[in-house]
Amino acid sequence: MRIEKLTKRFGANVAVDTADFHIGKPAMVGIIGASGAGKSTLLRMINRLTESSEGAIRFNDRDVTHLTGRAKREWQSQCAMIFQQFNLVPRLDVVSNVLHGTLNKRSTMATLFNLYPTEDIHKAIEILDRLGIAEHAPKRAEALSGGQQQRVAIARALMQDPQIILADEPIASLDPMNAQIVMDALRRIHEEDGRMVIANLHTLDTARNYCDRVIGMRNGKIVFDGRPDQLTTGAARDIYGAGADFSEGATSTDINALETPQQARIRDAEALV
Ligand SMILES: Nc1ncnc2c1ncn2[C@@H]1O[C@H](COP(=O)(O)OP(=O)(O)OP(=O)(O)O)[C@@H](O)[C@H]1O
Repeated sequence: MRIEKLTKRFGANVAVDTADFHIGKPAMVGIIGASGAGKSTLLRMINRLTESSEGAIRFNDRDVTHLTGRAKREWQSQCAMIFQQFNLVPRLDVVSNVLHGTLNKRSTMATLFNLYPTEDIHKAIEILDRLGIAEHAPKRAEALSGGQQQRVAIARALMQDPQIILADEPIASLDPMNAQIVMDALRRIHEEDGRMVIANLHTLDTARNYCDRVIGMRNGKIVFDGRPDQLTTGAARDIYGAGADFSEGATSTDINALETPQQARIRDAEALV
């Protein structure tokens, strides 16, 4: 994938400013940065949910920046998106939610009457099984925990057999244990299927633990692009625009790494002593 000088303006605000990077082979890439840095806008431009103002998106040497109609829909199913809030139909059962991943390929009549080919139903259950949630297949989506719902959303994405999975803050609404289950699932999908995963992540430790490459954004610009081991505290401080008081704990999903107010007071007191 080649992203060339990709820019998005919302009026005078430049949400993404000449983003430029190349992903040579399927990798697991994390995008980090403070709130408002432009991470979601970048992913949404890649998926064509948001139109870019300038620049280009190329995949396998094909320019997908201005595709329309059917070609655009095909591109959107090649790079399936997963969202922080799962975007499932809450009152619908899990299997039907997963089958919604095939909507692009089905006729309006079939969709209206909820008619799915048996092989699609089997495929949906297989994918749910792979993600460890097949037993929940007949339940309503709203009856599942957040981590389970996010796995249903991943299953829905996999129904499209995408080459790329774009995950926009996939674990931001989850507790640390469920966050780990969902990130493990994304990593496995990358390793076992060879799919590219690009995930916007709020937390540094997740990017370090799961990604082969980390892109750091600040005020719409890419300010870091490297391996997780190059992501030092200093580099992180530049990305988050934080001062000397920058605490990695504040960008961590690890319960133990989160400092309680009492711990902070003890640390301050110790510093004084
Ligand atoms: N539809 C929109 N209309 C106007 N401005 C927008 C729109 N979407 C995003 N922005 C602005 O673009 C900038 C980047 O937002 P974006 O949501 O991409 O950042 P982010 O890094 O994903 O933040 P967060 O982590 O909070 O989701 C922000 O200043 C935001 O206010």
